[in-house]
Amino acid sequence: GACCSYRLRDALHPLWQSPLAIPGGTRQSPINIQWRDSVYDPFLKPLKIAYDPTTCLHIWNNGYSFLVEFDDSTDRSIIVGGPLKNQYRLKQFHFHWGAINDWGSEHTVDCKFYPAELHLVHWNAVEYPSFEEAVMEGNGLAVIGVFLKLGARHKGLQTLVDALPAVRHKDTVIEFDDFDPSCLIPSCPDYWTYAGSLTTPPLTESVTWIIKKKPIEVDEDQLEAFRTLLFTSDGEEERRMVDNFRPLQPLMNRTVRSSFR
Ligand SMILES: Cc1ccnc(S(N)(=O)=O)n1
Ligand SMILES: [Zn+2]
Repeated sequence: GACCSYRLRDALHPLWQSPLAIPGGTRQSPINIQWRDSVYDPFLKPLKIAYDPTTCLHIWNNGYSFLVEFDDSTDRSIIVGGPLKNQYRLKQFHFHWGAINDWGSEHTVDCKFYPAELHLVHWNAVEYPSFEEAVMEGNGLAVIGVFLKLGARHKGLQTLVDALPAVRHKDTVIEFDDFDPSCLIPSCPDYWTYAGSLTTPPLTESVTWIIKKKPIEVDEDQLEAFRTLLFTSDGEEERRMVDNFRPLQPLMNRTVRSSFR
């Protein structure tokens, strides 16, 4: 494969006790995005993002990552356009990161890892009655991926970082409101898009991935704050929450499209 072994690593990977191969897994994520193999699609529209900060509910540590969840009972925080035929509702966002800055992202670009990757998870509330049902459908979910690179301090991210000590252990939660996650999305409109899957269980092949070409910059202290979280619950032997990314999966019969030349 382009830059690493595939399923064997996945099956043996401590974090994803997934079956050796996902039954009929033909569109698994993450993947390496080989820039020169991506195909410019002039029919791709700009992605429209309209989030209402008052839909923000809480932050919690679910034992895989920390996630910020939103009230998705109405269409107040949505995305539309891009490769999408419908509008999709924001459900939550979370991150994946490494123990050190040399790796941590789930997707790679020309086999380059970033130190972390943000996922904003949305579901197709036009066609499906709930997130749980949308998770099972090929066009059920749309996830925006944003790469994080080491650089200047990110003011919007700092609000999140300041709340992390309160969710250090698995299954801890704190109220978190009035946060607009669009401050975490680069203003550059360029993205890649491909048909893929969730990268943590249930690994269902229901995701239209929209990967932003431009990373956001965060500083060392902010990345280190992610690494102070724990996979373990209070009272258990501490295991630092790091390297919570899935190994790369084979592209198989897929084309990655770009919204830019
Ligand atoms: C909501 C959810 C579940 C599992 N995996 C993901 S991910 N990492 O593909 O965004 N999201
Ligand atoms: Zn994710």
